[in-house]
Amino acid sequence: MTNTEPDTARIGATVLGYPRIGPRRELKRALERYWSGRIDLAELREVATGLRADSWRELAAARLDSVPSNTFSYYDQVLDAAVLFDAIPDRFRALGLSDVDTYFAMARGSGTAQPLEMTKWFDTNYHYLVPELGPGTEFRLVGDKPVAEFREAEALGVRTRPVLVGPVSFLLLAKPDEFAPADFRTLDLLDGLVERYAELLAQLAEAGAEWVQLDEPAFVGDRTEAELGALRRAYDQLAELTNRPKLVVASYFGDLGAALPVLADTAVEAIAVDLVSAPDTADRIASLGGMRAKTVLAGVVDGRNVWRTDLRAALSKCATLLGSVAEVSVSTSCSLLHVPYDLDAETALEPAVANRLAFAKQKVAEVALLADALAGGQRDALWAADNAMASTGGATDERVRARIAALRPEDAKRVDYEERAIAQRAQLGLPSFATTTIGSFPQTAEIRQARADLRADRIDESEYRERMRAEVARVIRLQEELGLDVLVHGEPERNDMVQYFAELLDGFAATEHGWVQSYGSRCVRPPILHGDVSRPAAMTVEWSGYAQSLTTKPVKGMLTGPVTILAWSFVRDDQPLADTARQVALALRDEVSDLEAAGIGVIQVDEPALRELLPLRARDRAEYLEWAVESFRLATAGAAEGTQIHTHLCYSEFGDVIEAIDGLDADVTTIEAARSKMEVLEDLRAIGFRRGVGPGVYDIHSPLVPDEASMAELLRLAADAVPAERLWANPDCGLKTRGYPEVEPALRHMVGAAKAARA
Ligand SMILES: CN1c2c(nc(N)[nH]c2=O)NC[C@@H]1CNc1ccc(C(=O)N[C@@H](CCC(=O)N[C@@H](CCC(=O)N[C@@H](CCC(=O)O)C(=O)O)C(=O)O)C(=O)O)cc1
Ligand SMILES: N[C@@H](CCS)C(=O)O
Ligand SMILES: [Zn+2]
Repeated sequence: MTNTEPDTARIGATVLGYPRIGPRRELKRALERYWSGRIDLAELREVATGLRADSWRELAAARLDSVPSNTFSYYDQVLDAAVLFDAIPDRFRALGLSDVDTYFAMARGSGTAQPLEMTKWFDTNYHYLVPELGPGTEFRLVGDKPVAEFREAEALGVRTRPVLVGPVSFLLLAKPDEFAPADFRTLDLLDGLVERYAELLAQLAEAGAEWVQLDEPAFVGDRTEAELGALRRAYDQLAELTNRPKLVVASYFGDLGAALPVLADTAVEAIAVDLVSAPDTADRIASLGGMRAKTVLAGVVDGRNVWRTDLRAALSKCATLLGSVAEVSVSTSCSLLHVPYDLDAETALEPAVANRLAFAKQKVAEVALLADALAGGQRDALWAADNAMASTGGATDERVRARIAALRPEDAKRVDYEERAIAQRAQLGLPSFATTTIGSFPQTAEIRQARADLRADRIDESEYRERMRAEVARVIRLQEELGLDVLVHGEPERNDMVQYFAELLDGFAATEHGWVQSYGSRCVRPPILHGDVSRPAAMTVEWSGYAQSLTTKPVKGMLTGPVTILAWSFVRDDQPLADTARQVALALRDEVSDLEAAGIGVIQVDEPALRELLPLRARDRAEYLEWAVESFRLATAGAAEGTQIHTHLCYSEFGDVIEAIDGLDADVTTIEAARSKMEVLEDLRAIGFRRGVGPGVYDIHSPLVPDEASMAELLRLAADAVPAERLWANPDCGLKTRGYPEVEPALRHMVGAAKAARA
């Protein structure tokens, strides 16, 4: 990682990682074809090899002096590390599958072998697979993926820097397996794992690798002394090896805190720091003697948002490091996995918005430009690029600003729950263990095809709406036949629960090709929130109103909450998130009011990402939770007391935010619980939660159809923690990723289980 020789420090240019799903989601399509038996392994491998080659060539051509490798994955980089070191639970070995199919079985499940748990990658919308480890886990270096990919790049003439999850973060991201004793800690396995990393480093050195990057993002969160000690021990041991490449320890998504001096005192050659989320780290580095002989990968280009970099500010940040370290390598704040490939592929963005954006390819160019300028080279090009930015801020809408300025505390407050509960009982008359679903029904091939046909002008808007109405009618009939108590319209018209709203709100832009991997082959196209947000017209009333016209049972209106809309969008960074959240909340508040006017008496506002945005450090959490809760309440508190407000949470463990969930003041909270056997109820009981609760009894992430008895048992467990009249029976989450052959019997069993529980 070195090129020009300036006065004080050497200068380099790199990125911490690159997208891998393919500029046109080629890997997604190949994976899904392989899984369904439509292509064989050789064809899948060919797609993967092509994507890797394209990325390496592109990065080398962009004048990065260090190009990462092993950032490709067929599914997930944490799963890759588990398989590389043979941490394969017995239930997958017992399947007797080939290596690659064992890998996919761990990711997706096979037969009765449940897949590894999937959870959020820090505070992003990417999901990783959680390795399962126990005292009996014996790590062995059984794979050669990092070495093979290094050699593959060498053959193309690109010298790369293999990237792996570091040993300490790997263990901290893993969980004890089901057989582990209560006092087992995954970190107990550190020494054995470090020995295997040492073997791998020797192999990579042998293959010619000069640098290896080990990612330790777990250290941007609060860590105990023991965990910091483990970090010290691991890197002292690895640095001591004689036969190894130079080591970069990479951090991202926050500041290293107490881990920075620990790493500075080890003999690793380089540390990557995120100067976007933790700009003060540059000054801390200057004060640490241990950094003088090291390379710093200065993460000044935001790797997880889509705004162009303020190049002058980034250059000056890098310049502050020049006197204090041996080499400054200009870099991204994190892997570019979290942004789309290429802004140039977008043809429909307004120039005023497009001019402010940079996707992965453009960010690589920014890194190279900054490195040149830092080395005393082409500053003219840098200033020109900086001046070309059309504006630095989002468009303002004075009406939105005035409305926010006029808000009063009472706008976020409803009358007491007890009063509301009486009004709602009178209005809805629901039984205990009332049955409902979370909103979406299966997004069938026909639904997606209709949307694709509309985009391609094969059908017009009215034909599309007709097809969606027919689907709503079908879903209503099905729910009536199943005997559910509170119905939904099924969300067929939504491409995605955030994108759908973004496309209807002012202040957002949608991309055509801006896909980002969410997990495995699943992608999302996060909208771009670029200006003040407002609602030009009602967004959901037509669909919910139509559904309600077909039945005498209550139909639940369905909205996505402000925090989740922010979490799953690329959000303007020129004002505090709290201010943007308030704007989104007001748009939703108007939608709630329009739904009520259309006769909808139950309205769900989903906040599955409430936990995801929780800051990684405890010191920042109270402030976040305050605005997160306030924005939800602002969205919902305009509702009449007889209107039952539901919220839904999933994709996380909610223990850390249980009081905030209480603070949302929703009348009913449906929450993921089936896989954790209702653990969340204990948390709710501990804080004296007194409103309605629907702990999920049907794990929709599994293709298995739960039987009536198992769901009745979960409801019985729930009734130990919450009085039956406040309990609901519902699935863990929406049904959009499932098929009708599973959903119909599962819901039938769920309704049966609720009836049994009532009896
Ligand atoms: C609840 N989850 C969500 C998260 N983030 C979101 N923004 N949205 C979420 O729902 N984060 C946490 C979890 C993550 N879970 C998932 C689950 C499933 C998916 C998923 O299935 N993604 C789809 C894309 C969905 C979509 O946008 N569909 C559009 C476009 C469909 C499409 O690809 N069309 C083709 C042409 C038609 C065809 O051949 O099917 C095309 O454009 O080329 C739509 O329905 O209109 C996926 O395919 O990966 C994501 C996250
Ligand atoms: N209403 C949404 C929530 C998913 S978290 C759905 O049912 O898909
Ligand atoms: Zn959900």
